[in-house]
Amino acid sequence: MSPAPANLTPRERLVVALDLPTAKEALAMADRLAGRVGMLKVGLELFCAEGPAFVKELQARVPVFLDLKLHDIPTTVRRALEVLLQLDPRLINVHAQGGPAMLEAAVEAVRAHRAAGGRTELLAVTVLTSLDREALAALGHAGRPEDLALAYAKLAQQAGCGGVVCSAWEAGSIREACGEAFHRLTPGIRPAGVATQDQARVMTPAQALKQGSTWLVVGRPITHAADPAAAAEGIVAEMEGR
Ligand SMILES: O=c1ccn([C@@H]2O[C@H](COP(=O)(O)O)[C@@H](O)[C@H]2O)c(=O)[nH]1
Repeated sequence: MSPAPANLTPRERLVVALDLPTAKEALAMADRLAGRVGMLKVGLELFCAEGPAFVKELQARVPVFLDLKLHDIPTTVRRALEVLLQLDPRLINVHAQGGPAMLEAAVEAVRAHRAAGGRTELLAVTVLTSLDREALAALGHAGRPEDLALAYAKLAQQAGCGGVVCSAWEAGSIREACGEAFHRLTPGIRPAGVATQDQARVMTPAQALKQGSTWLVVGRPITHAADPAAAAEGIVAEMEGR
């Protein structure tokens, strides 16, 4: 049984995005990171390439966040979740943009899974960390990404989700509005001086922790590093204030 998120150590809060093309490369990376990180994230690239069997194999080594960001009509999302929940990942997610009925359908599926002994928690994606104010304006959303993220977080909480995916810039206001127990999982983490790439709303590991992130997602700064284990250790050290 993993500890309650409020009691996690900095290392347990580190989630590494395994955005790699094959199971072979992903398992090799998992071996290099063994014991150094709290969770591994399987996203679209790896899941499309390797499917459910790979998730099962990975989960035998470390807890998995299945980051598929489901977004469809309520029935489709509920039925897809019922299939994916057979893998019993530690975390799974849907898009808050799917709206209240879709979120409620997702919650229903996860509640049934947990009632049957499953451990999965459901997160809702608020505003992708790759979007800035200008990109949101192009999508027809006037205003600040943080206000939209907070609105989606409140919707997700009302529907019964366990937390949200947001940028660390919004973690503090979401914690204040939704409470400590409502998780904030934050991608868009970049150690100082590291390229932001396609991320727009970024924060350093130390700042993100201070802002109230429950879990920090880091991908390329670790997986593309010459020494991924050392890069992960550097991030943990920064979170620990060493
Ligand atoms: O808003 C979001 C939601 C998910 N992600 C995912 O997190 C990782 C970030 O990888 P980096 O290499 O550290 O940029 C990636 O798998 C995304 O799909 C996100 O970035 N933002």
